[in-house]
Amino acid sequence: MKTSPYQPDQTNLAYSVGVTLDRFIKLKQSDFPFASGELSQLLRDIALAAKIVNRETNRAGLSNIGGAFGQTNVQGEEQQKLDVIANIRFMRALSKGGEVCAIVSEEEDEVIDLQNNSGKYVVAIDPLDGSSNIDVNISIGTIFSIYRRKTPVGSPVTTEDVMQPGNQQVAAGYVLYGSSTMLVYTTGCGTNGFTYEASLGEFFLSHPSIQAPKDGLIYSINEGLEYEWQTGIKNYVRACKERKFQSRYIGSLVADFHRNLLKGGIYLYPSTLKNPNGKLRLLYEANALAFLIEQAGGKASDGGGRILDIQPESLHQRTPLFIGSSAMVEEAEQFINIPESQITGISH
Ligand SMILES: O=P(O)(O)OC[C@H]1O[C@](O)(COP(=O)(O)O)[C@@H](O)[C@@H]1O
Ligand SMILES: [Mg+2]
Ligand SMILES: [Mg+2]
Repeated sequence: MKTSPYQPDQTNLAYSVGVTLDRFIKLKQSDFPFASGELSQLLRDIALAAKIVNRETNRAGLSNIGGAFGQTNVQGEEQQKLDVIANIRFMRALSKGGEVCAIVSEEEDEVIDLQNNSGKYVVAIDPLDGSSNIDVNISIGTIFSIYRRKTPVGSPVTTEDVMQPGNQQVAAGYVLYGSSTMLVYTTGCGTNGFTYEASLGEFFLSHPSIQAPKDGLIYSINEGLEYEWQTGIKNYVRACKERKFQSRYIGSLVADFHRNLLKGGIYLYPSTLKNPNGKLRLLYEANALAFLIEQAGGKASDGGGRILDIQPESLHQRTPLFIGSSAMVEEAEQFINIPESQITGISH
């Protein structure tokens, strides 16, 4: 009897390209014997909010949702209207679902305590990443990290629940609103990518078990800040140029990360005079991408050590970030850690 060519791979149904996100979440839940379905539902809530934000980003140019909102956030950055809209959409989805007890958002000064003591999870979120690219139709994103609370369910949320190192994440991901819209996430069993089919309103598995190439030829850094870099960074970028690596920088972390995840490469945002601790935020940018890249075989460092082992001290703390193909991050770390006294060559 001839087997149907359309029969998905029974041995690994979850990984058959074309599986819907919903079905994938259901199938993967069986990987966690004690799973109660709350994390699965939380991932679905995030996917739903992503669909709504996707619709808003797609028509940003048509409606009056482009441009500045007229307020600054706790980082002192001017909020874009879409930053605020995305924040509201994700806040609603996360609070309605009932699984979340507290939220940390780039657009909120303080922790949002949902007074939902039955909520098991804490979410840290960058509702709209790449804000400087919103009005010019360049890819932007959303980044999220999920932790299980440390204090017992039913008790008030404490700092201990919110200030957890990245190695405590139970899930993390991003949405990329680009030429196509994708959701890429991990629950600690590999990194998988789903592409949104708007006409069907569904995310479909398109990139199962993503593996970041061990090495690459792409480096992503804002070279306009070169004069603010330490010598080790200058020397690393110089070495990339000498080897004719390609310089690619979109200015949206999610988009730069996604390209390098698939093609091989390194994204660098070092400390600068303006941002001595780097620009990117540990809790809702660096930790999520570090979990994803490690689950795909890559690396994420602050120049001195593993991003995921950093103990957070403040909600919006920043960190230098070197992330991507493992061999490239290791090499960048070597350049960064050569004591200035031993460095000869480049000086400006
Ligand atoms: O303009 P710069 O200094 O190169 O910074 C660009 C970086 O800042 C960010 O826009 C910061 O994120 P937000 O847009 O969420 O604030 C990253 O997406 C991007 O990689
Ligand atoms: Mg961001
Ligand atoms: Mg943002």
